[in-house]
Amino acid sequence: MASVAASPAFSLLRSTGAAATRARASLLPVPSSKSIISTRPPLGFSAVLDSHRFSLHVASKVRSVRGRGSRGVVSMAKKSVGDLSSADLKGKKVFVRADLNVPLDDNQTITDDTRIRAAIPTIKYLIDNGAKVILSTHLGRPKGVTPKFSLAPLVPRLSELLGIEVKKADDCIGPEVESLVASLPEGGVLLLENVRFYKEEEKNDPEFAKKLASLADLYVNDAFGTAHRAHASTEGVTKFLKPSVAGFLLQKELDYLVGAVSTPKRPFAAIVGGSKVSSKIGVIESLLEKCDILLLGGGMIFTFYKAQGLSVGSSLVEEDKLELATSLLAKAKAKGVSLLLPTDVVVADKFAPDANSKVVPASGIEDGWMGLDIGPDSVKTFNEALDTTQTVIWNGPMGVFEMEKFAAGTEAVANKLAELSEKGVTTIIGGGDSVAAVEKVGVAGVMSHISTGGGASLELLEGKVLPGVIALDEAITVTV
Ligand SMILES: Nc1ncnc2c1ncn2[C@@H]1O[C@H](COP(=O)(O)OP(=O)(O)OP(=O)(O)O)[C@@H](O)[C@H]1O
Ligand SMILES: O=C(O)[C@H](O)COP(=O)(O)O
Repeated sequence: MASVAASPAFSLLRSTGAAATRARASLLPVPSSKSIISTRPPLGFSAVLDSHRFSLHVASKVRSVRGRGSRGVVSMAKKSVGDLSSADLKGKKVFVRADLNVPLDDNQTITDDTRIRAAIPTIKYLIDNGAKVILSTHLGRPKGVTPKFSLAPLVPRLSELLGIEVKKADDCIGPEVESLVASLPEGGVLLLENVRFYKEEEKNDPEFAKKLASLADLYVNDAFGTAHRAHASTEGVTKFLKPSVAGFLLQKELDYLVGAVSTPKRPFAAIVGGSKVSSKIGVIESLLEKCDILLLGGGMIFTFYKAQGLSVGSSLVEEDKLELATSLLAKAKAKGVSLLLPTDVVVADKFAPDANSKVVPASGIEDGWMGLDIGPDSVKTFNEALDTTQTVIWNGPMGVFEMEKFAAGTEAVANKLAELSEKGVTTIIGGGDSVAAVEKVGVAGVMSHISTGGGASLELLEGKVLPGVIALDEAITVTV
C-alpha cells in the first residue's frame, strides 16, 4: 500500500530498500541560464517502485537524488530553490549558505574564483525574483576572529559577477547585522562576515543557529563543499527556518554525484587514484557495487601489487592494507567488475622533480626505485577500456602530477575524459586533486560535471548521507 502526499510546488521522494534500487533518473535543465559547473543537461525524474507495484511520475520541477545510507538505499529528493516562485520570494529575506571558501594569496587576492562563480546562479535567481539575500559562508579554518580570514576580499568579485553592489557586514549576527538586513532592498545582497569566527558554528550550537536564522524568512543551502559538515549554518538553521531548500549548485552536485552514479548510462567506468588505498576504501567499495569497469592508479596501486606478490621497491605501500587489497580484487571478480591495474609504471630513484626516471613493467620495479606514475602501456589499455563507456567518474590522480616528470598518466586521463565528453559520454570529476589536474590540462570546461567539493564529494561517493542535505525539506513524501 503506498500513499503520496505532495504539494504542487514542492515534492519529495523517499523510499528505502530494494524498491529504490529500481528507481530511474534522467537529466533536466536547472533553471539558471548557463552553468559554469556543467555542460550537460541536468536531471528530470521518473521513478518506478515496481517491487511495490507502485509507479510515480514526478513533475518536471522535481529534483531527485538517491544515496546509500547506513541502513540501505535512501532516496533524497529535496525541495529546490527553483521550486520557489517570485510570489514565494518577493520581499522575503533569504539566508543563503554558500561555500565561498576560495584560495587567497598573501596579498589577499583570490587565486581561483570557481566557488564564487558556482554560487552565482542561485543568488541571481533569488535577486531576480525580488528576494533580499543574506549570504553566508566560511573561509578557511579560523580560530576566533582572524583578519586574514575576513570575507572583505570576496566583495568586489561577487559584486562584479552579480552586477550589483554587494554590501558586507562586519559580523554575522548581532544588532549591526540586523540593521543592515532591515535596510536591504529587494534584489539586494548582504554578505555576512565569516561564520567560523564563532566557535559555535562548528559546534552546531542551537542558540547560534537560532540567531543566524532570526535574520531571515527562509533558507537556501547551496554550500555543497560544506554539506558534509553538520554546522550551525549548514544544518542547525534548518530547524528554525522553513522552507529550507537546496540551491542549484547543491542540487546539481547531487544529481551527478548520486543520481548519475546510481543510475548510470552503461557501461560505467570509475577511475580511482590518489596516494593511499586507506583513504579510498569506502569509495572503491561503493563504486564496485555500481560500475562495470574500475581503473586504479596513483600511489595505492603498489599495495595491490604487493598483495599479488610483486616487488614494489620503495614505492608507497600500506602494509596493513594488503589483505584488504586482496579482498577488493576478489570482490571485483565476484561482482563481474573489470578491475584494471596499471601494467607498467614510471619509476624514480627519489621523490623529487629532478629524479632519474624510467618506465618499467609492473613486475619490474627494482629495489631503490619508487613508482610515481602509470606508464604508457597502461594509458593505452585504460584508454581502450574508457572508449567503451557511456559514464565515467574520476577521483584521484594517477601519479605525482604536481611534478612534470610524473604528470603524464594523470594528464592522459584528463585528455581522454575531455575527448569522451565531447562525444556525449557523461564525465564526472569527483573533486580535489582530480579537479586541479583537469584545470591544469585546460579541459575543465568540457567535462559534464566538476565537483566543487573535495571532502563532500568523497563522502557522497562513499555512499554517505550529507548532514547539510538531509536537513533540507523534502519534496514528496512516499510511504510504501
Ligand atoms: N605513485 C604515487 N606515489 C606517491 N604519491 C602519489 C602517487 N600518485 C599520486 N600521488 C599523490 O597523491 C596525492 C593525491 O592523493 P589523495 O589521496 O589526496 O587524492 P585526493 O586528493 O583525494 O584525490 P581527489 O582530491 O581527486 O579526491 C597527490 O598529491 C599525488 O601527488
Ligand atoms: O574546502 C572545503 O573542502 C570546504 O570548504 C570545507 O572546508 P573544511 O574542510 O574546512 O570544513
